[in-house]
Amino acid sequence: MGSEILTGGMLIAFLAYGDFWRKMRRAAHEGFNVRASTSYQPLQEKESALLVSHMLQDPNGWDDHLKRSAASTVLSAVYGWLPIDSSADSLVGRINEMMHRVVQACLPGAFLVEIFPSMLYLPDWMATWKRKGKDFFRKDTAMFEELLDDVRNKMVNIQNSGSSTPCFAASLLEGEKKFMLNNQEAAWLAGTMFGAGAETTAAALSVFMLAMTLYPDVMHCAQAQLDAVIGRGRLPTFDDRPNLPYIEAMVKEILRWRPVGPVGLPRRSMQDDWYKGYFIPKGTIVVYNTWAMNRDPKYFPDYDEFRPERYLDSSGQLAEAISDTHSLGHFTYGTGRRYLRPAFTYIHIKGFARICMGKDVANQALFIDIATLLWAVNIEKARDKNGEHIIPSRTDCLDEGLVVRPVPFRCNITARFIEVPSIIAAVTVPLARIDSYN
Ligand code: HEM
Repeated sequence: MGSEILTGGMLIAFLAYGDFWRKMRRAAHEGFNVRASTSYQPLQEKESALLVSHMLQDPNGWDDHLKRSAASTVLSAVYGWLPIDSSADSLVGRINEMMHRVVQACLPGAFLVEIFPSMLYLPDWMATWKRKGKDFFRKDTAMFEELLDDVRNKMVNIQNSGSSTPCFAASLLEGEKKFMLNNQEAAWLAGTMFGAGAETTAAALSVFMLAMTLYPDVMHCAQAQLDAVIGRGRLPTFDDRPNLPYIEAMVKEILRWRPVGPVGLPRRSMQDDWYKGYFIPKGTIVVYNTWAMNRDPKYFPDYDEFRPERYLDSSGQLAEAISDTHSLGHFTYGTGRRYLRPAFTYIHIKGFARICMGKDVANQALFIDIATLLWAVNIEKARDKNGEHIIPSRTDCLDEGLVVRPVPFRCNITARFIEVPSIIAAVTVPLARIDSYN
């Protein structure tokens, strides 16, 4: 239902290995590989300042600000949009709804067709679920195609005016021949990048807020490094990244400590296999346990503590990551094929696992948002009416389908020094209200 009907075989994460997946992956890689991701850094810097500005104006709405900021950054990277002014933007809502619909459809027991695949061939008039699913696919396709057309029209105007807005959708259109994707495929790929990137990044940032509230010493360590490297006269930038290993370690620890996807995407084995005496017949659905792998005591002693230092060497620099983690030091972006090769007897089970295509742009967003927030504000436990600290739960979480995030909690957010508001105001342009997509 999720892969073939609701998304018409167009959602890259659901595609089986094969030529079509490779075509999609190649096009996505071109726009989001580690080098291409650097072109989104200027907009990520601007968005991080805007995030601080919103946090200072309305500290109680911090969770909404995180959602707006993450959605806005991914929309700009994918479609070249100007910042959106609310996480309730109608387009964001519609794409998120689409993702939730698909995730719900994939839950075991949601649709009988998963148990009886031959139901897929029932004629539409006999299967309401199929008709409705196809209708959603038509509407979502129209939405994504309209977004792509919008970029196409802008590109024509840009050719006339001589200015340019780099974005993933524009690179897809420019590379139409090279990528060999038709209009519908390109439209779905761009739309999926937004769907896969916005809520995941916002959820990881809410884990950061929880960690700062529970671990003030970590926050002070990060702020000491920010003060030493940047001082108090300007905001952090990506040029500071090599000199801020503690912030880099925090990004890793946030993703390891509370993975926003505690289990990975279910995958199907491509051939019979054996693993540690267990027989895995071809076609078995296998789900990798990110939560457990990120808490393997062999690699992560005191795994339940939030301790960025575990990623640093004795001189405070980033230590070499444990092997088989794509230099990440955790499995929250997926395992990739490499990790599972040594674990399985035969590599033909490689159809099993993949890795996130947006990990570099997501790591960049987390880095700059965390650096800018901690440079500018303190995040502390709120107090109740008796002046006692309110301690948020370490474990309560909300399962939102695509992501699992901490339950909403109160915290105090205050500027660290008097000049913060004026420095932020100098770099944040007033929000350009864009027309919402209807
Ligand atoms: C903190 C943020 C993020 C997390 C934790 C995350 C996590 C993941 C995970 C676990 C997968 C599944 C890997 C597998 O198949 O086993 C995945 C796939 C994917 N992610 Fe992300 N992601 C994040 C941000 C992003 C962003 C910002 C984008 C794009 C702009 C993105 C695009 C994708 C795509 C396209 C796939 C499908 C890859 C494929 O099937 O080949 N993700 N991500």
